[in-house]
Amino acid sequence: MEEKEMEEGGRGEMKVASSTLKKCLSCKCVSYCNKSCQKEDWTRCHKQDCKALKRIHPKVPGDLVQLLSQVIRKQRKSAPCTTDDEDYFPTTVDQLESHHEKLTDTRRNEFENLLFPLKQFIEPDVFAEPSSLLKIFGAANCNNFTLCDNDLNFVAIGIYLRASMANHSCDYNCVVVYDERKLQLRTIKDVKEGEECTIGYLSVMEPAKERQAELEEEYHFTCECVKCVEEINALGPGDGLGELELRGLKKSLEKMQAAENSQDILLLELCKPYLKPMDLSSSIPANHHLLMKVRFRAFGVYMLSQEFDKAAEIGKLNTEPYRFHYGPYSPGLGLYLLRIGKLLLSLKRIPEARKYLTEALSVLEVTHGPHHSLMKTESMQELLLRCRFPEGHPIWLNNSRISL
Ligand SMILES: C[S@@+](CC[C@H](N)C(=O)[O-])C[C@H]1O[C@@H](n2cnc3c(N)ncnc32)[C@H](O)[C@@H]1O
Repeated sequence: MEEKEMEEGGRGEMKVASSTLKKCLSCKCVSYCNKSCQKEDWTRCHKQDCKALKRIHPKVPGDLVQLLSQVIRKQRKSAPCTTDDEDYFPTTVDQLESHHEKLTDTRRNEFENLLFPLKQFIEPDVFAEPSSLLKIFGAANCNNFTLCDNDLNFVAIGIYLRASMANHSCDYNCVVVYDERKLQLRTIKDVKEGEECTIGYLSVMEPAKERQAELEEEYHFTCECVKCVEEINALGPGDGLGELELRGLKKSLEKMQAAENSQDILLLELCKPYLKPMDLSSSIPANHHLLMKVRFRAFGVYMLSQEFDKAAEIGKLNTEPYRFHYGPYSPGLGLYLLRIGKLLLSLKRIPEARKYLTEALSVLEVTHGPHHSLMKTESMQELLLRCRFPEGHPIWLNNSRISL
């Protein structure tokens, strides 16, 4: 597989949402992983955000208000572009697709509700007129990226001008991965010269009709990709869902969501009918996303109640629908295989652990690439070595001997 990548970093407008790390001593609102990260953010945007956060203290503006205010401030400062990329890549957010004239009533209400906090947060001379604000709001809605950490936990929302050019396909050939604040667009399939690079804007495990409805509502287009066409053609009379299976699943999910204590044994009782292998050829793909929600919940319950062997069994089952819907190379699959592999390793189920870790690493080498910080951590280097050599082979890492 030819591997190409596009990196974009340091230029995205971004609002870091939550962190347990060191707080800015002045506003006590924004946290940083280290001093250099804090210093960089100070010149990039926090110098002004900090003043505004102190001014409105104890209120803290939401993610979108902070993101929009950064965009608006930057918009005012941005100089005309002088590079050769000018014709191809947008250089400011107002050049992005915004669909602001087509916003749904819900989105328009959301915009109206943002105006007051936005006005409080932004300096009066910078506050844009409402018409251009609506355009920026529309652009932020259909061009934002959800930044995640190496475990796929939510970190922030951000706008990356170049990556915003990528269109959607449910049968995409590229994925987006983050290395701290840097965004990488990486190919996961062979892409021929001149072929369009596409990404997935949403979870492709959701049924085609639901995906299409969400894409219409949020991005204002009808998805006509092969995956949508094939799935919709495969649906029988009615909506194609197995009614009984679906009713049972939905009921269980509702009860599970209502249960406050996720360790509650009741949850496991509810999950039990769904913890057997899925026959992917005959079970109904349109129900897989519900099944997976139930099973992920069960995995979490077993982990919390320290029933690790049972958690590992469900984890192993869960990798199949991942592959079925996302194909052999997806960041989610790679990270999930890694998690299951590490769990098996801690249970000393060595041959299985090697199998899962080896597959995890081969997926992550494509989705994240060998230069990603995740692949360079000491624990990953150790796993790479362990998988590369036969069982029992002596291995040395940083002057200490390890073996599997
Ligand atoms: C993040 S932008 C992508 C770049 C955009 N095409 C442009 O040239 O600025 C998202 C917008 O692109 C369009 N788009 C993305 N994927 C599409 C697709 N598969 N079919 C039609 N339009 C699509 C929609 O208008 C959507 O709101």
